[in-house]
Amino acid sequence: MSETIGVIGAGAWGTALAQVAASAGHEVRLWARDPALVAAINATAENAPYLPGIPLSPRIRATGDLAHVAQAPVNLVVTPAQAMRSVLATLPAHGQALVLCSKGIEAGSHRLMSEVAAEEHPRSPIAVLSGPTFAHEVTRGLPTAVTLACAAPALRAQLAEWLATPQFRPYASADVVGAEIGGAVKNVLAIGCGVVEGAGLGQNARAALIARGFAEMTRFGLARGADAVTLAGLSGLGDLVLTCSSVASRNFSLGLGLGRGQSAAALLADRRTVAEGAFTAPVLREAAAGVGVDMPVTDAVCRLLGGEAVDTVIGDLLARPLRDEGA
Ligand SMILES: NC(=O)C1=CN([C@@H]2O[C@H](COP(=O)(O)OP(=O)(O)OC[C@H]3O[C@@H](n4cnc5c(N)ncnc54)[C@H](O)[C@@H]3O)[C@@H](O)[C@H]2O)C=CC1
Ligand SMILES: O=C(CO)COP(=O)(O)O
Repeated sequence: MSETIGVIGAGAWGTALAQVAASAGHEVRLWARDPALVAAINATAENAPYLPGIPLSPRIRATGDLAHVAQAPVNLVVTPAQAMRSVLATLPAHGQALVLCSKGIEAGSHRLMSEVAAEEHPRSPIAVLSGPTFAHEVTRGLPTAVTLACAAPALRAQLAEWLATPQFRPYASADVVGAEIGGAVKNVLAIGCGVVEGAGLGQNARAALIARGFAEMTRFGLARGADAVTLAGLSGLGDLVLTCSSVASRNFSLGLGLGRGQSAAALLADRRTVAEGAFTAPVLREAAAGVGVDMPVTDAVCRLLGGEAVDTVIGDLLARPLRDEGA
């Protein structure tokens, strides 16, 4: 059945999801905060700054008017995580379903995106869409599977059906918190894997970092109420493996630069698109300390982002007291 779907945030991922929704037969209202980008998308059917060379569906109309997008029964929210609250605060509320697609944890409050959304839109049902999904592959129609998490069984089935296409396969889940934590934590770990690559530390080290990183993702997730099955699924382990394996990842490529000796400030100043892990890392370190969870890889990534030398940080990681693998 054809619906109107609102997409809030016209970066790479918001635009890719708009294309998925259009391919599934829906009319899409795509909100961008930059009026020049709105005009360019509508004039050229392309989002050249974020997804160059991808012809967008005629079912997608860009708009700068959040009220227009809010009228849709479903709004996909795809801003950078740290902008989520301010954008939701200005989004007119009428109980529309909010599908959160950003990966991060709010600085200061340590709130997950679903907690931010519940505070700003208490009448809206909340869902989370997350998983191993490079935007440029999704827009090329390559096969992709995601976790679509929502506490309400009827709504999660409905959303999965609305967003499914022959190439885009949502798996429904009741575990909103688990789906969010996987996506937020894997971005931090991907920076670490990029450092390993950039510093030439080898494939053994990368595999060890993925496995030990997954162990700390699981510890933190369980402490925040996630289900271990979700963490081992598409939005956790699946996305961790993708993001830790490819220079197409902005987080991995940030780490690559750090591993080669460049500074975080220079690397971040140089890019237009968001590397969420750089923002999430210090927030995650604080949040983990708050629930008494040990996250040595996250701590190492924070130190590297803060400018400490790779040799020192990796040396300290390896010199920690030996421990049981399951501890
Ligand atoms: N690019 C990808 O392949 C994927 C990205 N994500 C997540 O989706 C979220 C968005 O990422 P992308 O679209 O890739 O980022 P992007 O860097 O391509 O675009 C970000 C967009 O947000 C806008 N923006 C920045 N600050 C804003 C603010 N304060 N208020 C409103 N809009 C603002 C920018 O103008 C831009 O249009 C992130 O949390 C990311 O982790 C999730 C899955 C895949
Ligand atoms: O979340 C993503 C893939 O699932 C995109 O990863 P990057 O933000 O590291 O590019």
